[in-house]
Amino acid sequence: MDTDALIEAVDDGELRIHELEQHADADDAAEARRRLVTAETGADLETIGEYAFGAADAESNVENMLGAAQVPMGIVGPIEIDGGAVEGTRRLPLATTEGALVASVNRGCAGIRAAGGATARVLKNEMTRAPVFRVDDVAAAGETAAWVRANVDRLAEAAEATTSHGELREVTPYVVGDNVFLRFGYATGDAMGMNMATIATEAACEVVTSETPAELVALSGNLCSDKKPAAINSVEGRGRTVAADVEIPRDLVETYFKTTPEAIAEVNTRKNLVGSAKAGALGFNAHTANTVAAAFLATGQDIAQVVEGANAITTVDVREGGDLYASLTIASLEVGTVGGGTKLPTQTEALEIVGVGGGGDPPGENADALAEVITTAALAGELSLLGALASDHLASAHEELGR
Ligand SMILES: CC(C)(COP(=O)([O-])OP(=O)([O-])OC[C@H]1O[C@@H](n2cnc3c(N)ncnc32)[C@H](O)[C@@H]1OP(=O)([O-])[O-])[C@@H](O)C(=O)NCCC(=O)NCCSC(=O)C[C@@](C)(O)CC(=O)[O-]
Ligand SMILES: NC(=O)C1=CN([C@@H]2O[C@H](COP(=O)(O)OP(=O)(O)OC[C@H]3O[C@@H](n4cnc5c(N)ncnc54)[C@H](OP(=O)(O)O)[C@@H]3O)[C@@H](O)[C@H]2O)C=CC1
Repeated sequence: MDTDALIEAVDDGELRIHELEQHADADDAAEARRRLVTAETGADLETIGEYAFGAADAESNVENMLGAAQVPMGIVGPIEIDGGAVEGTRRLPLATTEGALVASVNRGCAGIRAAGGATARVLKNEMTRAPVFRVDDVAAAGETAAWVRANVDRLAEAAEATTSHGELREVTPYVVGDNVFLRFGYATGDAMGMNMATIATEAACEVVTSETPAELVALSGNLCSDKKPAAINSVEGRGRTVAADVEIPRDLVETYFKTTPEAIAEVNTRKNLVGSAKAGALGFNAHTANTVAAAFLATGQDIAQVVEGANAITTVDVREGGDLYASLTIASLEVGTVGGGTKLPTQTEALEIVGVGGGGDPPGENADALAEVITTAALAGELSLLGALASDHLASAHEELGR
C-alpha cells in the first residue's frame, strides 16, 4: 500500500497505526504515521522525518516509528589510558544538548593527557537478573535457598544452554518472609546482556520450580535492579564495575583547572562526600551521569541505564609533593558493543570512533575497553567541574557556552 492508502485505511478503522509495516515498507509506514499525527495534533514533523538511516534498520529497536530524535554530537579527547583492555589514546563521541558539557570533559581529558594519562581497570563484569518466587513459609524459603546454593552448576547448565556467550557466575538467594529472590549474575561478553540474562534466567527458573517448593511470580523481582536507583547495584555492582585514576602535577592543575589541588580536594570532600551523604545520595560524584548519558546516547546503549551509571564515587587527595590524585569508580556501568542500539548506523559509527565496534577478541574485550574509555572521560568531567566550582567558573562557563 502507498502512504495515501495507509492513511485512508487507518482513518476508516481498517488498520491500527502500529500495523502499517505489515502493509508497506518501514519508511512509508513512518511517513504515513507522521502525516496522521500531524493531522491529529497540528505539529509539523518535517525534521523528525529527516533521518539518515533506513527505517527497516530500526525495526528491532522501536515500534510505531515516526522518525528520529536528532541530538547534537561532539567529540572529546584524545583520552590517554593505561587500561586492562585499552592502551594508548582514544576519542569518545558525546551526544548532548547541554552546552559546556563537551568543553568540560574535553578540558579534563587535556589535563589528564598533559599529566601522562589515566589508569583504568574493569574490576567485575556481571549482568544480573533476579526473579521473585512465592513459597508457603520461611521453612520452604530456607529449603529453596539451600537447594539453590548447592546446585548452581545445574542452574548454569540450563542457563548457558540458551547462549553461546553468556556464563553464569553466581546465584545469590535473598529471602523476605514467603518471598525468595535469586540474583543471577552473568558474564555477557561484549553484550550489555539484559536480553541474554533474562532468557538464560528463564531457563534456570524452570529447574528451580521443578526441584524446589518455589513458584515463579515474576522473572524480574527488582532485586536485579534494572533502571531504578538501588543500593545493591552500588555495593555489588551490575554490568561492569570500573575504576579510573590519575595523578596530576600541581602546575598542570593550575594550568588546566585554574585552581589548586587543595581547592579541588576541598570541594570534593565538602560537596561530593559530605553533601552527598547529607542528601542520602547513592552517587558520591559531581556529574558522572552527564558523561555516561552523553556517551550512552552516542554509542547506542540503553539510555535508561544511566540510572545505574550514576552509582559512582569520586575521591580526591593531595599527594606528598603537592600533586593531585583523583579517582572515579563506577559500580554499575552497563555497556555493550554488540546488540541493542549498538547496531544502528550512527551508533555503529560512534563505536568505530572509539575503536570498539562489534565483538572483541577475546569476547568481552571491546565492551571492557568502552567501559574504561567512558569511565576515564567521566573522571575528566569530574575534574573539570570540580575545578570550575573551586575557581568559581561554573556560572560564567554556562553563561558563555550554554545559553
Ligand atoms: C567551559 C570550561 C571548559 C572553560 O574552561 P577554561 O579553563 O576557561 O578553558 P581554556 O580555554 O583554558 O581551555 C582548557 C581546555 O578546555 C577544553 N575546552 C575549552 N573550551 C572548549 C570548547 N569550546 N570546546 C572544546 N573544548 C574546550 C580544551 O581541551 C582546552 O585545552 P586545549 O585542548 O585547548 O589544550 C570550564 O569553565 C568548565 O569546564 N566549566 C564547568 C562546566 C561543567 O562542568 N558543566 C557540567 C554540567 S553542570 C551539571 O549539569 C551538573 C550540576 C552542576 O548541577 C551537578 C552539581 O550539582 O554539581
Ligand atoms: N529483556 C529485558 O528484560 C531487557 C532488555 N533490554 C534491552 O536488551 C537489549 C540488550 O540486550 P543484550 O542481551 O545485550 O543484546 P541482544 O538481545 O541484542 O543480544 C546480543 C546477542 O549477541 C550475541 N553476540 C554476538 N557476539 C557477541 C559477543 N562478542 N559478546 C556477547 N554476545 C555476542 C549473543 O548471542 P548468544 O547469546 O547466542 O551468545 C547475545 O545474546 C537492549 O536493546 C536493551 O534495551 C533492556 C533491559 C531489560
